[in-house]
Amino acid sequence: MSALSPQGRSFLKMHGLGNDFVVLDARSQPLVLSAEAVRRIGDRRTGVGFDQMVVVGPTKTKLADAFMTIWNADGSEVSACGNATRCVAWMLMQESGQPHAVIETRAGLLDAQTAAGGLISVDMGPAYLDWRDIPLGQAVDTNHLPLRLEGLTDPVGVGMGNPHAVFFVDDAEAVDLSRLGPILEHDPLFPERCNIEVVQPIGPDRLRMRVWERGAGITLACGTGACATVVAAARRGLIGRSAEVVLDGGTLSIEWMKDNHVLMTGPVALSYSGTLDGSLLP
Ligand SMILES: N[C@@H](CCC[C@H](N)C(=O)O)C(=O)O
Repeated sequence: MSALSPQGRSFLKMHGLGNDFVVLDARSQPLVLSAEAVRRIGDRRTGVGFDQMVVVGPTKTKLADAFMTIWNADGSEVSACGNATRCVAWMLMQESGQPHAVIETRAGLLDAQTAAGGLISVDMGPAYLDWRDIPLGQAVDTNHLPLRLEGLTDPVGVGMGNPHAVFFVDDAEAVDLSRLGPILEHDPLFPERCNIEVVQPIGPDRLRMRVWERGAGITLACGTGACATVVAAARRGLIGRSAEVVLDGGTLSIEWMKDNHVLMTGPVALSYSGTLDGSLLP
């Protein structure tokens, strides 16, 4: 007899460069999740633990293979997650046996395909290039955002379906991100909060990036953050239109294409599968 309470659900634990996810499949069995249930499953001691949780459901437009709903560990629902998109794309490709997949999100349709070396490439859609594209809490001079905190000044705002503030620094390792990240995330300027990247150019096409993610804190990698970083660095004239972005968990290849879409290429990994007890879900 199983010790699991009824209504348990199977899940995959996956990650992209250490940015980790619980992936649930709701394509044939619908699943309605509360923010509280997301936080419960995300507890690294009493749940499973993740940076983001993803529910794969049926496509709403019939233009994609599946719809992906994304939550941060704090229970907030978000529109975009680059690393999770690669993971879900891989899962769909494993099922279909095809080298491509289309994933629908709140931010739009994302095309994914296999790349050399077992990597997955995703067209993350267009970059929004102006602070005016990111919901701000007060009128600002968009060239000179009034954010100035211990050496972190003059960020570039980039929307990748989610908001990013990219700060260029001389030494990314020296930034006290665990202290400054939450202050910047919750700055009144950002009514929807913000993902915070600190970025140090380390070569003509190489950037070191650390991230404080909205709703998740410091993570080992952020795919949309890496996309935003390359767009921001190109706009500042620090690089061309493509670069390797070196994150705590490894490296992503990013290209800001001529049509303003951003192509992200990187690895995915399946850690394990399991069954969530029903008591975690309501
Ligand atoms: N880890 C992600 C981004 C997840 C969402 C983000 N924290 C937000 O709140 O917008 C990625 O790989 O892009």
